[in-house]
Amino acid sequence: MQTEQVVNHLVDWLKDYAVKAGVNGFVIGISGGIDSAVTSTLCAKTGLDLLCIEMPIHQAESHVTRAQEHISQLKERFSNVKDKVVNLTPVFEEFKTEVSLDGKKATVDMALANTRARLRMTTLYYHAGLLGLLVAGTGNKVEDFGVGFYTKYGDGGVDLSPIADLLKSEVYEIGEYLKVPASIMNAAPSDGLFGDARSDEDQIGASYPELEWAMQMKDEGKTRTDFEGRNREVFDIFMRYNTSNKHKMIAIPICEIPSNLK
Ligand SMILES: NC(=O)c1ccc[n+]([C@@H]2O[C@H](COP(=O)([O-])OP(=O)(O)OC[C@H]3O[C@@H](n4cnc5c(N)ncnc54)[C@H](O)[C@@H]3O)[C@@H](O)[C@H]2O)c1
Ligand SMILES: Nc1ncnc2c1ncn2[C@@H]1O[C@H](COP(=O)(O)O)[C@@H](O)[C@H]1O
Ligand SMILES: O=P(O)(O)OP(=O)(O)O
Repeated sequence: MQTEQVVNHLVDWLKDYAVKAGVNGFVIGISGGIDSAVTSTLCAKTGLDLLCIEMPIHQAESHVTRAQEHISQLKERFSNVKDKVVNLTPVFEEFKTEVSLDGKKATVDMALANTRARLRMTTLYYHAGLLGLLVAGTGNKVEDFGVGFYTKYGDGGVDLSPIADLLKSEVYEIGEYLKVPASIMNAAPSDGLFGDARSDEDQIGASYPELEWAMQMKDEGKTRTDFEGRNREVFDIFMRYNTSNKHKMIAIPICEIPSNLK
């Protein structure tokens, strides 16, 4: 990858879009992970306003520390960066008192995990509306178009998606170039939605390099019978997620009314 040129292209694309949209800049959630670190640095490099928001919900200490470290160094490097902490833990706890928590524990936990992501989306759009900003998305190509590993209308609910055409390994390459803190470069990717230390790999059963490989194999028209052992296992995992989350990758279905009925 021609990293410097790709970075310039991304920054120009962000700036051009925001200027044409007539907004002041961007708002983004900072988690302490690589995707939000890279995306926020790209937004900062546009010179437009950038509001970085930390939104803890029973957050692991290590995530909070990394997010703070990232925001501090970004503010030192770019005068257009501001930050805010919105503690969503009490909001989340209050929400839980108003809805039914009956059901299989794993199902309830998953619905609540996705609720965390949607509370963050609501917070980002509040600030976007208040300050004339666009919500910058942090999904990469493997998450968004490979396994669909994001919350629909949660972290998937954004205005523009600068790194969605980049594989996770390419996001790391850009992170290195943009001088993202080592603590973030070395952290295991995690959605941090369950209040424990589980990583994306723990949840999915395959690592991002493995998923990237499977995505490339699918694009080359390969099928499971082309592989055996761990490769077949990974390919099956990828295809399972890709198929069941297809609804997140395409436009929502609309029921068309036949013209003879109108
Ligand atoms: N970047 C990350 O690492 C990240 C961020 C957030 C969430 N996650 C993970 O992503 C996963 C999200 O869970 P999820 O996908 O079950 O929840 P989701 O809410 O994103 O998607 C499920 C919802 O989609 C709708 N739906 C399901 N099938 C559909 C279909 N065929 N057509 C139209 N709509 C349909 C339903 O409303 C369903 O509740 C979790 O495992 C979570 O941990 C990862
Ligand atoms: N604790 C958080 N504070 C702010 N923004 C967050 C937080 N956790 C997640 N986010 C945002 O959501 C996306 C996706 O998160 P994953 O950690 O990959 O699930 C992340 O890039 C942040 O923008
Ligand atoms: O979206 P982020 O920034 O939380 O990155 P990761 O998913 O790699 O933790």
